[in-house]
Amino acid sequence: MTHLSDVGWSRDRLEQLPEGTSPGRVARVDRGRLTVLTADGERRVHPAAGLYDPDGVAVPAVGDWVALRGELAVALLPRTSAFTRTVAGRTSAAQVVAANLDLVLVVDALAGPTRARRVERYLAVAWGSGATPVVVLTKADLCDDVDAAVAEVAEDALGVEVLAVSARTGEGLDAVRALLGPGRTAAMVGPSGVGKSSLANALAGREVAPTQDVREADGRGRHTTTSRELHVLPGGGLLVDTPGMRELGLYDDEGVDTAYADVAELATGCRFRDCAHRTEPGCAVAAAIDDGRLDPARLLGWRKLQAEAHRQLLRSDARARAAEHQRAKVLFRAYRSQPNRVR
Ligand SMILES: Nc1nc2c(ncn2[C@@H]2O[C@H](COP(=O)(O)OP(=O)(O)OP(=O)(O)O)[C@@H](O)[C@H]2O)c(=O)[nH]1
Ligand SMILES: [Zn+2]
Repeated sequence: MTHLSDVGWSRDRLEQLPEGTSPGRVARVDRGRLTVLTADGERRVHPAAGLYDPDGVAVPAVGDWVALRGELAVALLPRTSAFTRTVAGRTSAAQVVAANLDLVLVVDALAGPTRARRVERYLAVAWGSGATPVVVLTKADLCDDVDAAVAEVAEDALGVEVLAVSARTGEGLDAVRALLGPGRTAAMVGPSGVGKSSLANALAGREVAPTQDVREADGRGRHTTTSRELHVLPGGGLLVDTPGMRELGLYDDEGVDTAYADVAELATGCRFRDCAHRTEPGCAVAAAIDDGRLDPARLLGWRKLQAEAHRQLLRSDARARAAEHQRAKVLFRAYRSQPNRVR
C-alpha cells in the first residue's frame, strides 16, 4: 500500500494526531494485538497501557484509527460511527465491534423465508450506529420476480436504498460497488446463510471470506484463519467483515424510531404522550391502522424492537450496577487496609 487515503484516511484527521505519531487503521484485533494498515503496509502493534479502558468502549476495534509510535498504538482517534454490542457474562457494559463505518449493508436473501421484519430489525441496528444503511438483497438469480420483491422491502425500509444482487451471476454488483468509492467503509449485517461471504468475495474479486460451501467442504469453522477483517476493494472502498458484526444485536433504542419513522411520526399525534397505541382514546397510530394507512405488522415489528431494546437497556443497567458495586468493594477494601485511616 502506498497511500493512506486507500484505507480511508482523510486529511481532517491530521489535527487529531498527537505530535510525533503516524496513523494506522485497525484491520484486526486478536488477543490484544492489533494488525494495522499504514502508509508502509501492514504491521502488528501493541496497544499502549494508556489505551486500556475498563468500560471496554475506548478499546481499538476494527476500522478504528490509532496513532502509532514505534511498536505501540498510543492513542485512539475520534470515531465517526461505532457499532456497539453488550458482552454476555462480563461486567463491562459494551464492546465496540467496528468503527468509522460509512455504510452498513443490511444483507438478506431473495430466497427463503419472508424478509420484511428481519430487514427492519437490522435497519434499526444500523441506524443506531451513525452509519447509513443500504439494503442488499442477494440471490437474485433464485427469484422469479426481483422487482416485486425489491418493492415489497422498499416499502418498509423508509428512506433506505434497496438493491438486488447475485453473487452467482454478478447481477447488480456494480450498483453496490458504486456506493463504495475510494475510502468509503462498509460492513455487512444479516442472518447466517443469506450470502454475506459470497458478496464479500464478489466485491473483493478474490476469496476474503470462506462461504458456507467452502467451510462445509473442508470441515473448518469460519474463525480458523487469522486474516484481516478489513478488506481493501478493487474500486478503492473498504469492507469490514468481523464475526462480531455479523452476530450483532440491538444495543439500545436509538435506531428503532428511525427505522420506524412512520410509526414514530404518527405517535406524535396521539392524545397521550405515553400512549402505548393499544386501547387508548385518541390514538393516532390505531386510527392509521383502522383506515389502512399503517400496516398492523409494522406496529407489531416496532413494538417487538422497542421491547428488545428495553430489555437490552435493563440488562446493561444491571451490569453497570454490578460493576459499580464491585468497584466500591475494591475501594472499600483498599481503604480499610490503609494503616493510618481515620477511625
Ligand atoms: N444461487 C445463489 N446462491 C448464493 C448466492 N450467494 C450465496 N449463495 C449461496 O448461499 C449459501 C450461503 O452463502 P454464504 O455467503 O456462505 O452466506 P453467509 O451469509 O456468509 O453465511 P454465514 O457465513 O453463516 O453468515 C452458500 O451455499 C452460497 O453458495 C447467490 O447470489 N446466488
Ligand atoms: Zn397511540
